[in-house]
Amino acid sequence: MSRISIEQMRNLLKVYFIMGSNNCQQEPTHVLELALKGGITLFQFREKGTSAYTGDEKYQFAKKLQTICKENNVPFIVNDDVELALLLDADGVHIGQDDESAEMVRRKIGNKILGVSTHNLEEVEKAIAEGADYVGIGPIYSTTTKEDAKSAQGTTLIAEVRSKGIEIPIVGIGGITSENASPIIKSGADGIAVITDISLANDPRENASKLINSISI
Ligand SMILES: Cc1ncc(COP(=O)(O)OP(=O)(O)O)c(N)n1
Ligand SMILES: Cc1nc(C(=O)O)sc1CCOP(=O)(O)O
Ligand SMILES: [Mg+2]
Repeated sequence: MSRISIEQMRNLLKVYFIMGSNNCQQEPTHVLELALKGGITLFQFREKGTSAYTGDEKYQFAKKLQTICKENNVPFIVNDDVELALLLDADGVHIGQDDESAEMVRRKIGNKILGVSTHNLEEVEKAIAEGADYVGIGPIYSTTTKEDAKSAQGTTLIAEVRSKGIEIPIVGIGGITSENASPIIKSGADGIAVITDISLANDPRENASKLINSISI
């Protein structure tokens, strides 16, 4: 298996759903199934926070969600936990600036997808040099979902990266809904990453589908 191409990566990032057990009120497997029916293009398993599963329970939970993604041909990315990603033979890993270095993770995961969270141009350039397949830029809008999130930065960094001619696939994240998604794509991102707009929706399928429509500009 070779590294994912830039074009394939751009397509996967369109509507990137991120979820762990703490993000749902309904049964997480049901939420994921509905989100997939609504058309999400990529899924990230992000199991953290109070009462998050650990150890074998985390593995079994991840495995269930991975199986559902496989049945729907949507790649399964693991947040932070490189060892879990390797154990599951997941499709990729997402790491942030406080996690293991991108360079080290790239060495460990070979050609699997590698996503890196970035907050300024230097971090974007470093992530590219160390082998990122895409970067996450956020929070675009304010969010309460991530406890240690920085303040909202809007779309300025996305536009700055594109104005330098940098072609790395970009996904915007933080406080995104179908009502506020379109400026993110207009500024040069390839997609949007969301947690609560799908995970806590009355109808996750409908919200996923609205998100898809909102970026078809
Ligand atoms: C697509 C995407 N972008 C950003 C993040 C945040 O990663 P990080 O800063 O490492 O924070 P945690 O998610 O680990 O709390 C992400 N997970 N996905
Ligand atoms: C996981 C995460 N990372 C962020 C970043 O800025 O890097 S913001 C965020 C939370 C996104 O959740 P919601 O869609 O519910 O706002
Ligand atoms: Mg992280």
